[in-house]
Amino acid sequence: MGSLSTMNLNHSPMSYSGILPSSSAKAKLLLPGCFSISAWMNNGKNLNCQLTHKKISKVAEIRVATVNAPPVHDQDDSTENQCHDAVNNIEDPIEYIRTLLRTTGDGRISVSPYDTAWVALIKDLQGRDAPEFPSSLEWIIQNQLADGSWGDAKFFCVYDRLVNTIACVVALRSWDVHAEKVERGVRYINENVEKLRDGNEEHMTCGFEVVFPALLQRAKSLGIQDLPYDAPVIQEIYHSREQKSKRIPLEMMHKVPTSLLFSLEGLENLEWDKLLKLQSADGSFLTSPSSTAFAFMQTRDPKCYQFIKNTIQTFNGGAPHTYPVDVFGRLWAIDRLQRLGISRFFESEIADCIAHIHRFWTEKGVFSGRESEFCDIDDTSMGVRLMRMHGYDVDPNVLKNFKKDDKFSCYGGQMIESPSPIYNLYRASQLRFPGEQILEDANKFAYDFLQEKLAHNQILDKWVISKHLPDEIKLGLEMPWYATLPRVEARYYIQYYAGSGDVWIGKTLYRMPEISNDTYHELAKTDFKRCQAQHQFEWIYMQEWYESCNMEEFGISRKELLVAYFLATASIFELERANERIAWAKSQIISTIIASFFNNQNTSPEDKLAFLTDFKNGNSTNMALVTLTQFLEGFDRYTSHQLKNAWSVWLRKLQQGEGNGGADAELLVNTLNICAGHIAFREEILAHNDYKTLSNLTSKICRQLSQIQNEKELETEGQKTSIKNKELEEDMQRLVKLVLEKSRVGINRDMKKTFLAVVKTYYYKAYHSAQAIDNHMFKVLFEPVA
Ligand SMILES: CC(C)=CCC/C(C)=C/CC/C(C)=C/CC/C(C)=C/COP(=O)(O)OP(=O)(O)O
Repeated sequence: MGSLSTMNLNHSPMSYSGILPSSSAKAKLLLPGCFSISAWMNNGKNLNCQLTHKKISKVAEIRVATVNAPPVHDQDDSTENQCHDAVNNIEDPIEYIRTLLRTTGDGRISVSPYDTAWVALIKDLQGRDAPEFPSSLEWIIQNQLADGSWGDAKFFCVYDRLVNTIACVVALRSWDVHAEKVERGVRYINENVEKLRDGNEEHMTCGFEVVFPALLQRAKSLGIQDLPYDAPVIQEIYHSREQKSKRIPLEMMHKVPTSLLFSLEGLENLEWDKLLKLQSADGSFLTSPSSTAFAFMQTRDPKCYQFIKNTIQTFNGGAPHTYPVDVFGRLWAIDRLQRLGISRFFESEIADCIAHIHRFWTEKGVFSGRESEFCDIDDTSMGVRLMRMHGYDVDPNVLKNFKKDDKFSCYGGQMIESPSPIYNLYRASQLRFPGEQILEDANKFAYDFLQEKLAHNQILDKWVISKHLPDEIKLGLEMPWYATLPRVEARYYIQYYAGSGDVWIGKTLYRMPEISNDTYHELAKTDFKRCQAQHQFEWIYMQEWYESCNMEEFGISRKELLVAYFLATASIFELERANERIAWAKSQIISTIIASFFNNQNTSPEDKLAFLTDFKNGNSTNMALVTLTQFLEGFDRYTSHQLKNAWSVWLRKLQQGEGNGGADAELLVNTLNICAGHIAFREEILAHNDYKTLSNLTSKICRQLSQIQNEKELETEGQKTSIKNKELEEDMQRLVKLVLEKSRVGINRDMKKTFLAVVKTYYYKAYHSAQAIDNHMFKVLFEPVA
């Protein structure tokens, strides 16, 4: 796909700047203070621009200078990943992100001073009194913060600072170097240890209660004076450590992979012959450099050594808290790019990332690093959802591994169940195919769990510090996947995504450039603004069309037009797809007008027959027919011919009393597939069995949804936000399965996706309150993106 930056405004008959004020200026102009529907419905009414459908298409071809700003790479933090420089000098954001994804390898992650310190403790293998990995010691020496601590420079978390600092102090003291750095580190610990009392328990770094006391013991045995060995707050940590050992007894941890493999350096009485059987294929203990460094000191195992050596070579002496992060990095990168509405620029990179996940998928699920026997619900749920979304055959029963009785858990023996993994489980549960009980159970559990967390304001997360995570979860619960339209999702997610502001929690705080990246955010904002400007421009055109066709006389309000245009745009938003978007909105309106003519008690059977005959013969006697004919004439001859056939089929159904609710959805799907060129010279596809199955199912679902919507509109409150209809639910599952499963010969994926896109708009209308829809319309079409 060409970069958006290939702009050629000079060749265009009109430019944004000539016709439209910037989207933000205009929104301000029309929406002083608060928004009002009538204000934006009249948006552009006084602008004297006679635009035609063709001109609109022309404008859509223009690649607007979306992305001129250089990407935002904030690389000067000492703990940032210092090894991946493939992307550092790339100016174009799309190119930057493509390269980032193509060169992900084992995943980008920041360095952990704590893990680096453990590596620095390893003694020279030849027996000299020196570190085996001097570059790790050097890394520590170079990366002390101004206040004497080690840790994340931009975000203060007491657990992170204390655990990093004690480890670095111990490492420096072990080699008797940089006494003044040791002294400043010790002072820092003393001055800050009491802050543990105010630390959020949820943000406690992994295994803190196990590894911090162990390091204090080491410090003591090295003769470091003046550490708060006996402070009451430290005694409390010893207490939590005991609790943990009760949850995962030593006997169990020696037998099966548990989360304690991540913190071996904090444990005593270990039986290494047993533990070595739980070592990962890459030589690590649960991808943890510190745990593996400790294991090496105890066992001299060559595979441990190789893992450590490879890791610090990659990070120039440093070690991250976990490595590799190839699964985690890829899955979350795809998720972010999709939700930000920019995944279309990276389709082939995303396909490669998904293929990578598929390659390492196991019947136990996956972990953040490949080939781990220990798996977690977070990575596994994200994998189930994204692989399914991309047509892979994935069995959701893998989630049974995380279920005990009625409860799901991120992994066995966990202390606190945190919202974000369960939210990912919830998201996966919504892509359910018929009969998948596990996803029904997951959906119920996750929904209740998250509601409960929100209700009690317990939304701090154990794995990530992300300002808008509660908003994200709240929105996710309010807006099920069936009722989520792509542009609505992107508009909210752009608001919630924090870019590099998200801080991840592991054994120490860490950063993930493939997931939390300001360039993603900048590209998403610029792209959204450009699309929005184009949409506003098209909205002006739609209103011109409304007036020139005297829509008001047909009983169509401007608001109805806006809703139709919004539903189209929220589903098909790309600049270059203006044709499909406008065809969607227009055909919705025209079919409503014609249906109301056919359903009018005053319309006789003869009138209906005459309408059909006139349509067939190209006589435009009826005004509605004139509008339809004009619409069809707006396309090239071949497309127009195909569209005419599709409309004939629908008109016949209408004449037979079957044209409402469901059949108009079928007409819409056919119209879109024809306009997108999916049917070009392959008209037999419309008669293909699979296409017919999808069409019939779509009609049935949309008929039911239209009924639900009508009932909702009749309610005085009109606030209903749930759809409880078992048959409809099952039909939706069947449709999702037919659409998402890999295509058989004949029907391509894009064509199938049109069915789902249309059905989702019917679901959306039936599900959301009028007020919510107004709100979304404003956000998608008119609210400036900050
Ligand atoms: C949510 C999980 C486990 C994976 C998703 C991807 C992430 C965020 C990974 C980063 C953290 C990581 C590699 C954790 C693995 C080891 C682990 C499960 C540690 C458990 O930490 P504890 O502090 O022992 O937690 P509990 O005491 O609550 O069990």
